[in-house]
Amino acid sequence: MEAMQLLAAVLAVLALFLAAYWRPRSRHAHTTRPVPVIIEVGDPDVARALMFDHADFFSNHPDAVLGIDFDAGQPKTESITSAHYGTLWSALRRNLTVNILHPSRLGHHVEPIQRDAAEALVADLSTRVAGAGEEVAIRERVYAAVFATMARLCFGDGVGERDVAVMRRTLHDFFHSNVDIKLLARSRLARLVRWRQWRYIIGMRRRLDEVFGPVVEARRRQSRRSDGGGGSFSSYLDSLIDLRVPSDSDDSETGGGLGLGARRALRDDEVVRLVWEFLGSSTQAVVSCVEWTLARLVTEPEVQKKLYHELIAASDHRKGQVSDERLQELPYLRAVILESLRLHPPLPTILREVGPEGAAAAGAPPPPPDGTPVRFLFNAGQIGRDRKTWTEDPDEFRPERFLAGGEGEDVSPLPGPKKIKMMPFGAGRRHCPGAGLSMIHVGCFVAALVREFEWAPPADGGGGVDLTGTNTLFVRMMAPPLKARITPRTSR
Ligand code: HEM
Repeated sequence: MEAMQLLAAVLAVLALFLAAYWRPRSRHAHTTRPVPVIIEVGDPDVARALMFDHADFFSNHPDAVLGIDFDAGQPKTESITSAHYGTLWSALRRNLTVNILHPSRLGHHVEPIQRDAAEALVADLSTRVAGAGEEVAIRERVYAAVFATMARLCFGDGVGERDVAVMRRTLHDFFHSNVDIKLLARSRLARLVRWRQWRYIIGMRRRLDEVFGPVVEARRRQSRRSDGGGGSFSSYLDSLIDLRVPSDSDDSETGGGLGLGARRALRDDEVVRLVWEFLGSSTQAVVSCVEWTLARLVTEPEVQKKLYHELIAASDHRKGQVSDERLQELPYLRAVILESLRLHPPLPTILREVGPEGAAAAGAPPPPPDGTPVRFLFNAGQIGRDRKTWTEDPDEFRPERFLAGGEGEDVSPLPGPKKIKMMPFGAGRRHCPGAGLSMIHVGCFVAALVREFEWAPPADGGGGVDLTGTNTLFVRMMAPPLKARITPRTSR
């Protein structure tokens, strides 16, 4: 009898496993592809040649950006990141860069929003530090401040604080979910063994639709306000609703062509995807960069002092604002951010998927003829520390290298076609369109935090900070989040 019960229990467990396995498998059968061949590139000269000289082949991210088909069983949606180089990608990217990220728009609209967020962050920290040397964890607070800024750009004033908080938490849970996505992408067996993780990640698409869908629907229904909350400011969501993209988006062969054929509006599910791509890509990496930068300032008090003096000397009636032109007037702040990005690129690996022709152009052996994808993995972390390029202690945090006369004097956040010395924002046609905004964002928050507080190592860190990193879904973060002791600066 006991044997029968045991057998029944085993069969029940097996049935549960199979149910979990077969359901996703039948909906996602098309997700199983040959395991890609990965070719790593850590040499900046090779990276330059591939990204620029062979740009026609090196212009696509992998088909499934996460390594799995996130849309499985639902209508296919593209984001800027996932779309193939072609007319749809071009229309989506142009909309973002022209309507939201163009320097003229950033100057007028983003500065006041950023200043409000930075002031709120400083006020929040000030209320928490009663005296000198209080220990604070900074990541979540910076995340809330950056998210608030990007949510305003995304929705105008049309979404309340509570909804913004739900969006922030949902995206946070997604990006920091403890899911081994690479393992799940590898095989069905992995998805069977980790079936809970698999269901979580597939369920996430539904959750994102639930959180962002109603906002998009509501805005579509609403007769759009001409004023999104800041003069002539039009939000990213408004721009997506107005956008018309090529009807036939299967245009990967036509490169960045003109796409002069029939046009259509984006569906709601497409807008939802683009909205959460915007909020995700524009916040996680910025938070990572602010945190790494502060960590380095904690461990390098001389650098912090020098930065503080530059900020104080430049303080005037615009003291809360860091614009593009202002960053040029604050060369040390710019150098500190570049040095942080060189050593700790938030996206340390950048992928390109190429066909057999691309592999041949790169001098790689031909892939097997069964459709095995070939991926080039550009190691931005290694490129930023390349010893041929960075001859002066490449592993040391030394912002001076970016000042006049230094070996990084001519380096800008985005490399041009002649030379790559670092590529924290990628390179070539798919480089990050948010590089300019990111420099301003990081500059604004770091400047406010250093101007208002002195930063010192935590009491239990033995005078140091653990600089180990860890990979989240997309971004590399400090593994133990930064904790530091802060003291309000009273001597100004
Ligand atoms: C410190 C902050 C940031 C870092 C380090 C960063 C880094 C990157 C990198 C490495 C890529 C891939 C580039 C390539 O494949 O060559 C990328 C792509 C992208 N980033 Fe950023 N990013 C940051 C902030 C932002 C911001 C503020 C936005 C604003 C919306 C943004 C939007 C995007 C988009 C849409 C893409 C896809 C571009 C395409 O495929 O054409 N990022 N980013």
